Amino acid sequence: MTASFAAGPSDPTVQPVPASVVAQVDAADTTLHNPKRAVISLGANLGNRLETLQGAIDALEDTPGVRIKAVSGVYETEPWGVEPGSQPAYFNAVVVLKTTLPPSSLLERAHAVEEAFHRVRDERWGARTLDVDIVSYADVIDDDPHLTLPHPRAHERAFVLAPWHDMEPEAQLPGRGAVAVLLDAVTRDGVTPRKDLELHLPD
Ligand SMILES: Nc1ncnc2c1ncn2[C@@H]1O[C@H](COP(=O)(O)OP(=O)(O)OP(=O)(O)O)[C@@H](O)[C@H]1O
Ligand SMILES: Nc1nc2c(c(=O)[nH]1)N=C(CO)CN2
Repeated sequence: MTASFAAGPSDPTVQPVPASVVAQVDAADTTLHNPKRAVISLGANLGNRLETLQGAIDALEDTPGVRIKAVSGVYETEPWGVEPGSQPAYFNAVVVLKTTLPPSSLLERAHAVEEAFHRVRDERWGARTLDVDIVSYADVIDDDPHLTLPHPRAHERAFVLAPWHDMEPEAQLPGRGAVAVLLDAVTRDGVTPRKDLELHLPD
């Protein structure tokens, strides 16, 4: 017995796929075959800061659709945006990854990783076990407050620019220019490389 599963082009039971759905599927397919590059900033100033940063890198790598490509050195940094001496020093690092996730899903994953490390959200710029920010995603520029790209304060933060520059001296922050020039402007004050410490790419 031969069964036919293929609907002919004029089969009246087959509904046409709306153009908007075709566009969405095409866009997802393009991303899947063309992973995007994103730069992520990691910070911690409570608990075991180094272990937490490494744990965050490993958790990001464990995300389907995410591959970590490069990890910066570790920097000990003065808390930015708060009264001097009011918080412990941070450890900061930057990672470059390739991802097939759209920006909104990458942000969701960043928040899940923060929560896994017991990040508490109370006051703005409060001390935290872990902060995971999306510094940039491909060349996207978007002022949506839920996910602003590039990160709205990355260009004025030496704790982001110094690790990124030392890992990728030619790096560019979309819409803002060369990271080297931005770093010259903010200076490396309060940002100390911890050459005795190391983060590594996940195994
Ligand atoms: N590029 C981005 N990366 C991460 N979060 C972002 C970004 N753009 C906007 N947000 C939004 O900012 C909100 C607050 O983020 P978060 O609690 O990490 O702020 P913060 O670390 O205290 O301060 P800052 O935003 O200055 O780094 C997030 O819930 C998120 O929706
Ligand atoms: N040094 C330093 N200061 C900060 C940091 C950080 O990661 N490092 N994160 C903040 C909120 O994102 C606020 N201030």
